[in-house]
Amino acid sequence: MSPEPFGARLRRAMDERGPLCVGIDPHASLLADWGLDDDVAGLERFSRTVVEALADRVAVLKPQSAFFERFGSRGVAVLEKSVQEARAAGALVVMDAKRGDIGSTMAAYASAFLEEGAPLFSDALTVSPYLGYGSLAPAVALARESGAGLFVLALTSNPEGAEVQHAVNPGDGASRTVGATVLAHLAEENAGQGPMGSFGAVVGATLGDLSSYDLDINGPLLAPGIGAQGATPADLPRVFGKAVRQVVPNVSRGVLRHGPDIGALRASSDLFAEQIRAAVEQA
Ligand SMILES: O=C(O)c1cc(=O)[nH]c(=O)n1[C@@H]1O[C@H](COP(=O)(O)O)[C@@H](O)[C@H]1O
Repeated sequence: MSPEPFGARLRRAMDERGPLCVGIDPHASLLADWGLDDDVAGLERFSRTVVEALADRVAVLKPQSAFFERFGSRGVAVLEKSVQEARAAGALVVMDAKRGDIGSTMAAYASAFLEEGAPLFSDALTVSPYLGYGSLAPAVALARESGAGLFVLALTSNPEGAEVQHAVNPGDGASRTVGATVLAHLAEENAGQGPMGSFGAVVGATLGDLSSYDLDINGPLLAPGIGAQGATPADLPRVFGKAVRQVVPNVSRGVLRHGPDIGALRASSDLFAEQIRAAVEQA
């Protein structure tokens, strides 16, 4: 039997648990704030604590690979364990590694994260289309086969993204921006998929009114930027309009700063979840 596609699994998790995604971002400064050493033991304790606090209540956990890679192979081993424990506890795991390369090398990145049985196998992976959307084809193909998903950087939350993503695509007869072209590709990938396709876009919650973009890609919209980067749950309807029901809002430092107390992490995550629910319902 073929595996249930990521989009269907994510839609169910969003409906059951609410759409919040919490990042596992073990910044050196957060390790210090939590009273942990900036070493592999501190990393492991941090990541374990987040998984224990939240994997049974949020739809998605999103480990940021760089913070684990910083410690070399032992850090990556902690990342492997965190992914497995989070999935076992019921969360979907989006690996935030933002991979992107030419097609043949992209295939190897895809098999590292999206091939069932790989040590870092995750429910979905963040990828960069800025070597050309078509360079992601091997990842799209493998995700379809393994029931995994992708989140493709379209309109990122950082101000520097605009010089690339707002540029008008010269090869596109529709004179769309590069970001809009990425969204159009994703809509094609997801065409006909129900209840929701598996190929999501990353669209920052910090970006203000996006009504000039067609966000209706029949897939999830991962929206980082809430909390530390200044966006709030109340901004979501204004930014995403009628696509707000497809949004998976991400909060990392905004929740993590409440650790290491498990109750405080849960309370913060629950509060964001409630504010998000209220904002989406109002839309
Ligand atoms: O792909 C991402 O997750 C991502 C894309 C983007 O446009 N902006 C963005 O902040 N992120 C990630 O989302 C997380 C945001 O963290 P906080 O700012 O602490 O909530 C970090 O792990 C970023 O790498």
